[in-house]
Amino acid sequence: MAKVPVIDFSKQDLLQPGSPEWNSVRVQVRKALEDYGCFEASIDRVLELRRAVFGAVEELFDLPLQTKKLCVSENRFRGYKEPPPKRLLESISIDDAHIAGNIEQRLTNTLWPQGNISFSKTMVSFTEITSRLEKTVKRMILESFGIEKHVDEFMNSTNHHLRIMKYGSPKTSEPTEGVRAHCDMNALTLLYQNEVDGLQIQNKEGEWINVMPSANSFVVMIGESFSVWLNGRLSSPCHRVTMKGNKARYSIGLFTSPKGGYLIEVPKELVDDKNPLLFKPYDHDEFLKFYYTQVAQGTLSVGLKAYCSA
Ligand SMILES: O=C(O)CCC(=O)C(=O)O
Ligand SMILES: [Fe+2]
Repeated sequence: MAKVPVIDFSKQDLLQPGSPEWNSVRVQVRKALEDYGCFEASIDRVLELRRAVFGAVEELFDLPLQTKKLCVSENRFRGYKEPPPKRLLESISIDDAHIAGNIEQRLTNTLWPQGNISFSKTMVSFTEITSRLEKTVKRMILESFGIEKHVDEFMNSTNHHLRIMKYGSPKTSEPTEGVRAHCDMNALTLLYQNEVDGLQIQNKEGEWINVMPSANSFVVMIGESFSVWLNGRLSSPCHRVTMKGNKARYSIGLFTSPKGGYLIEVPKELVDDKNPLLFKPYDHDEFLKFYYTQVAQGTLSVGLKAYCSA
């Protein structure tokens, strides 16, 4: 049975760019992304937070619906999303979760006007570990293509969208759709889940592989906008969530995407005679507007790669 590769980032604090340990992890990251577009990143330090994190997440979803609905955002894709009829997924999300104060201002203060210090502290610590992993992985990917000089620009033009998700238990042993098959359109996705599995990714042979991350592991997936920026060098994996049984699944995703107003342009180092330019420069927010207009009109046919195909 195929299994998504596991890469040990536990020595993350000691991993210094240029060290032999760093280079060895970098080789594993590149290989896993070439083979699967995704991997499991284990970080022991997250274990210290695990109980508190899922305690906080359960506490959040156990709030009355009216309270959760207070979490709104100017961006219609953020804030609280109720599960649509007959569907399992409800979620709550904010932008720029890595910026100090945003978790407290945008989540805690809305949901618990009287305050909830332990919720803020737990989620801030969790987001710190996650965004650190995100930076490490992105730097490794860029280095592996010899384009590390673009690291700062790439990191500075990134939004960190934190989404906390609950899949209600389907109360049946029949596989039930949690999220339908899709590729993430953002740059990089990092997921951390409770003990209820359900994520599946499709490998190059078209087989669905169950992703069953250990308690100390994040699932890291490359998104389509990163693949476009890399001139198609790595591909985003198709994935879905299928649920069965009597337990709720909780997962927390850090989705990094290019900020609006920033032009995604394939670095010229990745274009040569053997690798012609595949994608034109594009603005990710403009693409999303176009994409969701198609969704609203029921005419979805053009995804990111077709949209910016050169
Ligand atoms: O809950 C998960 O593990 C995956 C969710 C997902 O694929 C998404 O939100 O894009
Ligand atoms: Fe996804």
